[in-house]
Amino acid sequence: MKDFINNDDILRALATVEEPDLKKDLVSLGMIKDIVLGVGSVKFTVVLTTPACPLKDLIRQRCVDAIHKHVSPTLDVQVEMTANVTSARSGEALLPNVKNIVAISSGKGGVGKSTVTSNLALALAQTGAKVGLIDADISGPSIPVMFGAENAQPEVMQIDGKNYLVPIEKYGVKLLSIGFLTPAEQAVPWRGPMMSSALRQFIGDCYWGELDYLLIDLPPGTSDIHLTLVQTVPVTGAIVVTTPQKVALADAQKGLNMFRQPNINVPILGVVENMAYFTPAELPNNRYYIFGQGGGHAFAEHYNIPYLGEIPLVQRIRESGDEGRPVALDESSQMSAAFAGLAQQVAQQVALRNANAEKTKVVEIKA
Ligand SMILES: Nc1ncnc2c1ncn2[C@@H]1O[C@H](COP(=O)(O)OP(=O)(O)OP(=O)(O)O)[C@@H](O)[C@H]1O
Repeated sequence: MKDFINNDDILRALATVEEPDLKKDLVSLGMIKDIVLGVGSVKFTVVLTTPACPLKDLIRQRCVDAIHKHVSPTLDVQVEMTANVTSARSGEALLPNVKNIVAISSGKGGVGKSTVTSNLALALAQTGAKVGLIDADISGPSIPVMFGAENAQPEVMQIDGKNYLVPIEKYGVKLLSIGFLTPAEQAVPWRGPMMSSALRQFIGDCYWGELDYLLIDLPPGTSDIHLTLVQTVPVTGAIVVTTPQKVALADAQKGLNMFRQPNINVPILGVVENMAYFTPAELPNNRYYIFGQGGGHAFAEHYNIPYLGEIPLVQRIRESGDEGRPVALDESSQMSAAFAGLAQQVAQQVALRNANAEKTKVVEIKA
């Protein structure tokens, strides 16, 4: 052991610790900050790529072990963990302060896409991330009800003489939905171009401020809205929500193929299996695979995409959506844990995608 320890000794030790996902060492990834040496102690900060990092505790322990091994076994090591969500965007005119735009899609209607999106948004926000959610299901918006914000009315704000809509903020998530702008009882017949123009306004004429993740709840299937989204902003990645049964998976495949078309080319962050099994409230350990078992895993494997997690079919999930207080807000339930796990997986895939894949470009489709 050296008599005198300096910052370089600490950095050399930490350079032996690999970020398990990114497969590079913490020092060359620029993740180590603010080293403070004291008498018999060292303090430093590890800046993670997301506050939802599932490997937080593992990384912390490896840092402590590395310093004990390479610097001194008796040094008191204090590791502070913070996060700075990464982005593959820069210098774009639209949504310049939004780090990641994540599209949530489903092949079939009614598979629980909006339920998953709402709970995912809340679970990400609970980790400390700044989260926004656009309800792009213009002809069937369900986000206002799920967030208990049916009567909310976005305000208008002027910046440099231009009017911007200000998203509603509920449970720590910024929200925008056509449901805030048209009365629920008013049936609006939307034509494709009107829906596309509404989505463009939600993106371009709204004041979103700084966000780590902006989730876009797309309509089911493939539509004009999907094309408008990818033609308006570069999408970080897409998530596909499906149920395990064959018909849902067949439709999910179509959605996947749309994002994978060479001229669209949006990275797929993974698949979420909703209603993976039924669990009755009185028998919480029982699982009934009423829509079949293993479909989501097989789908992920076949298309070589990450399996982000499974959400059970539970009455409480439906009730909490109808009550306007999604289940992710419940304290320590099996369901809120499922969504917290999903948020970790999504954040991890976004970080991996930003580290490894090229920037997504705005799609130009020639008529
Ligand atoms: N895991 C679940 N457990 C219980 N109920 C669920 C679950 N997921 C979704 N639901 C319920 O199923 C119904 C449909 O869900 P949701 O509206 O989220 O689906 P969707 O795929 O967004 O629908 P759409 O195709 O209309 O956009 C809702 O009543 C919702 O509460």
